[in-house]
Amino acid sequence: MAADIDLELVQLRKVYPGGTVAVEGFDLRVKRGEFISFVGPSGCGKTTTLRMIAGLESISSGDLLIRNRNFTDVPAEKRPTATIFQNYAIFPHMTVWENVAFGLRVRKLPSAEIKRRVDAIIDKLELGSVAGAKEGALAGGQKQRLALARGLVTEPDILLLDEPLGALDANLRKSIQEELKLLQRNLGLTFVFVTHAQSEALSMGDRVVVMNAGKVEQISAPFELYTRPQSPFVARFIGRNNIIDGTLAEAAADRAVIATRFGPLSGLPTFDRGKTVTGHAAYAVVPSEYVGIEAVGGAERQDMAGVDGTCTALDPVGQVVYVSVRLDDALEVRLETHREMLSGRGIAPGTPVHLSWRPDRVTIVADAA
Ligand SMILES: Nc1ncnc2c1ncn2[C@@H]1O[C@H](COP(=O)(O)OP(=O)(O)OP(=O)(O)O)[C@@H](O)[C@H]1O
Repeated sequence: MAADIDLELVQLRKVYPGGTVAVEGFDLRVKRGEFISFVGPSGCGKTTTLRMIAGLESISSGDLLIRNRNFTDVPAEKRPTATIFQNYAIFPHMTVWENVAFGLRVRKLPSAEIKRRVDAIIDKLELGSVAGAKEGALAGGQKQRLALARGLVTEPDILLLDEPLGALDANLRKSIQEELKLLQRNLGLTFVFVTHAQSEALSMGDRVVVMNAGKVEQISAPFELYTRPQSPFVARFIGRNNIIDGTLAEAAADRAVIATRFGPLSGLPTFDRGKTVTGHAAYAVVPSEYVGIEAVGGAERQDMAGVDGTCTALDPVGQVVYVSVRLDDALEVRLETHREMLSGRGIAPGTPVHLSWRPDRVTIVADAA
């Protein structure tokens, strides 16, 4: 294991006593100072994985290494991790200062050391003005910072955060996201952050782990994840993609072609070409943002790919207009355009339209063989 790897999961697996396989085959290496997000639908195993890292849930098989040491069977209190929960678990009868000091008192640190560390972290998280206040007097953002202070004061190698912003309203959530990311950068501390909100996972994470039904679907940097999904699940779960099904006709390293009922479509393949063979089901993933629209009959550009359909709805939201287009009985797609791109083009519900896109914006994905 390289010296700069803080956390390594090797074939991590969790089977609950009732027989539910919550997590399996989870491999991950997290670099020191990296912000890694886990995202996926409810029940996909994010929280179970986080709890296994924290030591709050036993590991059925596989290995957990932190800074090169195997912690698979080490109890929670002996792990160099701290966990922040969604409900913050703040003690309501204690002051902010006492809440922060609590974890150090439990560890029986000398009182001078406790004072030094608590004062420093309270200062760093700008909680000085409420140090003597109790939970009831704190605003949402202050509670969030208190929860962080309690975790950070123990000087963990890794901070684990389980939906820590879930209880906040949308505006506060946005500003705390920024604050949290900044704090993480300044501290250079490894964060593992669980969320079910894809936008949050993408905006916060240096890399994002997408989970589905206990398994890892993809681990990528946010832009890569957004533009180059590696599976049909990720293409549906992340971003705003249109997915056209077909069968694989051709696959080279940088270009694959699928046969669809709308004709051949090409794009960059992200599937394993060793496993997915010609004739296998495959999908063209076309991001809504990259689709252009015009009334049928205009000059079609040779360098663009495209399909014909019928406009079914225009849904303006400020300057952006979401356009729905029916391609056939089984498929309606959506695209995003700007109000001025549509004006004077005679596009309305019921009009035949031509949709076009650059082939290199398309990704070709396939189900695992
Ligand atoms: N203590 C438990 N005993 C038995 N099964 C459990 C237990 N906790 C979770 N599970 C099951 O394990 C699977 C994964 O659950 P987990 O809570 O890790 O998912 P999650 O992705 O964090 O979901 P959510 O976003 O809803 O918290 C689910 O099928 C869940 O029902």
